[in-house]
Amino acid sequence: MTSRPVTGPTVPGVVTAAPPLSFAGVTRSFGRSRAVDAVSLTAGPGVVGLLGPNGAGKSTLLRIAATVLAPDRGEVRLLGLDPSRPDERLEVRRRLGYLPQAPGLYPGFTPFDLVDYVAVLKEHTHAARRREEVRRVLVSVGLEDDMHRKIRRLSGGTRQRVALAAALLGDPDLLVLDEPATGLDPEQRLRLRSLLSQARTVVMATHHIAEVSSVCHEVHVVLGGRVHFSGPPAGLAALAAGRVWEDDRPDPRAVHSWLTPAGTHRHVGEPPAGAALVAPTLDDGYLLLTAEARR
Ligand SMILES: Nc1ncnc2c1ncn2[C@@H]1O[C@H](COP(=O)(O)OP(=O)(O)OP(=O)(O)O)[C@@H](O)[C@H]1O
Repeated sequence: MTSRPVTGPTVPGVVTAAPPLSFAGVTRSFGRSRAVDAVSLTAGPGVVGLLGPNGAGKSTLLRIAATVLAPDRGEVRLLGLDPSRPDERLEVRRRLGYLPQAPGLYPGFTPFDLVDYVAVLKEHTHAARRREEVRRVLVSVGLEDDMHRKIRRLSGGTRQRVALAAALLGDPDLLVLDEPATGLDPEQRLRLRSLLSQARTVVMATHHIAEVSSVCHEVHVVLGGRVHFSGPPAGLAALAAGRVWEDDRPDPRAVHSWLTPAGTHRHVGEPPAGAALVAPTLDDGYLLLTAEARR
């Protein structure tokens, strides 16, 4: 796959590389509730994950990244463009693919008709090339046998793949995916990982830590509308280094304790003297971070 360079506003003689996504002090409230609070982050080429509990503000951030929602305050740059300007917003939308958390799919359409309709909206005007592209994205998500069945007859995971196919139209420069693995079976999850690895820049919210460790080069942990951690997945796991131990009973001193499938109790927090320390995982780092942020 070829990659197009993303460049920001140019100074004569100087080409400035702008990250495909950049948020600075982005804030968005709904009534009195602040869903996103002064968030600054960037996403370069590759896959960036957003992790966080329900209601943390991940979808709100992604809706801003998809130009569906405008921030109340702060600066957003997408593909080096300013989406608050109508002409630049249109250009961003041409080069962006978005999978919302609850995609609305017309049940009477077939996947082919639905994705073709989205392709028309995205200005794929050449009919034969458009149909070829619609077929390509549907095949890429494994819908070759279901593309002409009515959406109302499809399973939940299959519908999710229809919405994903629509987001992949035109091989976007920026893919914004809100929980793309929802409802996918293990085989389709593997397919998704491979699709993500081939994409240019992906920003995705997920509750699946396994997805983060397998495809993301960077992860942001969002809690209460703020970013509490930004870095590589290994860095999130490393937060729990020396703070994970196992033994044969629950430990009330731990921040979190749970029974593992092996029958031992795993704990994160400040270990007692003589505790049997074990290597931390991404789950341990995430659990420790969220628990400490809530204190
Ligand atoms: N349109 C809206 N109107 C009012 N409140 C909203 C709206 N959208 C989001 N919120 C609120 O903003 C906060 C953040 O919601 P958001 O959907 O961004 O969280 P999330 O991290 O994506 O959660 P989840 O993991 O459950 O999808 C929540 O308190 C939510 O109730």
